[in-house]
Formats: sequence, C-alpha cells, structure tokens
Amino acid sequence: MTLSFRVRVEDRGVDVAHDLPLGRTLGIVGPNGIGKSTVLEVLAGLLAPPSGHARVGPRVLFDLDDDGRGQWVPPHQRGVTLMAQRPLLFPHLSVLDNVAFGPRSQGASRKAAREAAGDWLARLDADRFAARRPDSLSGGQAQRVALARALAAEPEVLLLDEPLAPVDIEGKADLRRLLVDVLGERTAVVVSHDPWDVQALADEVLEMGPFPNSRKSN
Ligand SMILES: Nc1ncnc2c1ncn2[C@@H]1O[C@H](COP(=O)(O)OP(=O)(O)OP(=O)(O)O)[C@@H](O)[C@H]1O
Repeated sequence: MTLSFRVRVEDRGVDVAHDLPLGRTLGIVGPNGIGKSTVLEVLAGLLAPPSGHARVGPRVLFDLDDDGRGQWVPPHQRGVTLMAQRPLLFPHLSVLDNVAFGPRSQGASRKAAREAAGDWLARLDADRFAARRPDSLSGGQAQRVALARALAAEPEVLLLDEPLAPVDIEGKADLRRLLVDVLGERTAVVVSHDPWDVQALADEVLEMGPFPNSRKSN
C-alpha cells in the first residue's frame, strides 16, 4: 500500500510523481520556487490542480483527467494534515485549545480533546506553554505547538513544510530528534532545504528540478 501521487500544476512549472510505501517518510528537496510547497498544498487539498491524482492506499484524494473532470475530496475529508511553513495558530485561543482544535472538530468531547492536546504537548516538550497565547511564543516554541496540533488531528498522512526553519540552532537538534521519534511509523512528506534534516527524517527523497522533474530514491 502506498501514498501515490502525480501532481501537475503547469502554471507553476510543477509535474512530479511518486509512490511512497505507507508508514514511510518522503523528503522533497529542490531550489527555491521549484514548487515543493505547491506539492504539499495540492496533497492537502488547499490548491485544486488542473489534473493528476493522489491516493492513500485505495482511498482517492483526487483523480482528475486532463479536462479536470473526476474526483476531488475536500481537505477536511482527506485524513491529511499540513503543517505550513509559518505556524498558523489561532491567535485568540490558548496553546492547549489550538492543539485541541483537531480532535474537537473530529467530534471528540471538550474534555477528551483537551486531554489529547495535553498529551501531545507533553510529548513535544511544550506542555509548559499550554495556557499561553500563540503570540507570546518564540518561533521554535510555536513550531512545537504547530506540530502538536498537526499530530493531535491523528492524520493518516502528515505533511511538513520546512518544519525546522524557524527554530534556532540550539533548538534544532532537539526538535529534529522529536520529529524522528514522531515520524517513526507514520506516513509523512517533509519539505526541507537542509540536507541534515532530510538525511535524519526521510526514508526516500524526491528531488525536484526544472520542469520536467528529475527523481531519485535512496
Ligand atoms: N499563491 C500563489 N499563486 C501563484 N503562484 C504561486 C503561488 N504560490 C507560489 N507560486 C509560484 O509557484 C512556484 C512554486 O512555488 P512554491 O512556493 O511551491 O516553491 P517552493 O519550492 O516551495 O519554494 P521555497 O523553497 O522558496 O519555499 C513559484 O514560481 C511561485 O512563485
């Protein structure tokens, strides 16, 4: 069973395909502006591509022919969570309620959602921020909270866009270790500029080059 996709967004010069066995992590690398974030946005359902397909095992995320006809599943029904480059936390909610948002919107009771949020924050060593508002956090702290929020939604596929970019050099090694731990047996796609991060986190690498793309696996 795989996460298989072909993502084509011609006006952004993007045309890539990959088959990733479920439970593994794909690293996407390539120069600025080549379309790495675009691939994640399409998989998450935030950007509707003109054509192409993506499946998680037998489950279709989208499957569109060259005329754009076919199936397109909306973001909240995909079981796919994107942690974007800038952690987009809700400013009016506490850290705990930000993380509880995913389970809550999936139908968990307020108490159960908060418990799950507390557990994830503890696992990411961020439980001491639980009562704070996002605007009082540093970039690295906010990134841990954003990661806890993404994981608390229990996605089948986790997409991470430059997860270590806002973290300073001291915090990087710690967060990288946590990521290695939480990515474990998870199906994930990680975009990163940093070869160390890719080496540490990814089982396979998709290298995006000028259209048409080049590919490699390690
Ligand atoms: N919202 C948008 N509307 C139109 N074009 C966009 C939009 N976002 C990105 N692009 C264009 O799509 C192309 C791919 O951008 P994308 O952000 O996916 O690249 P990237 O590889 O993730 O870049 P970086 O490494 O700088 O984050 C670029 O040419 C960019 O200018």
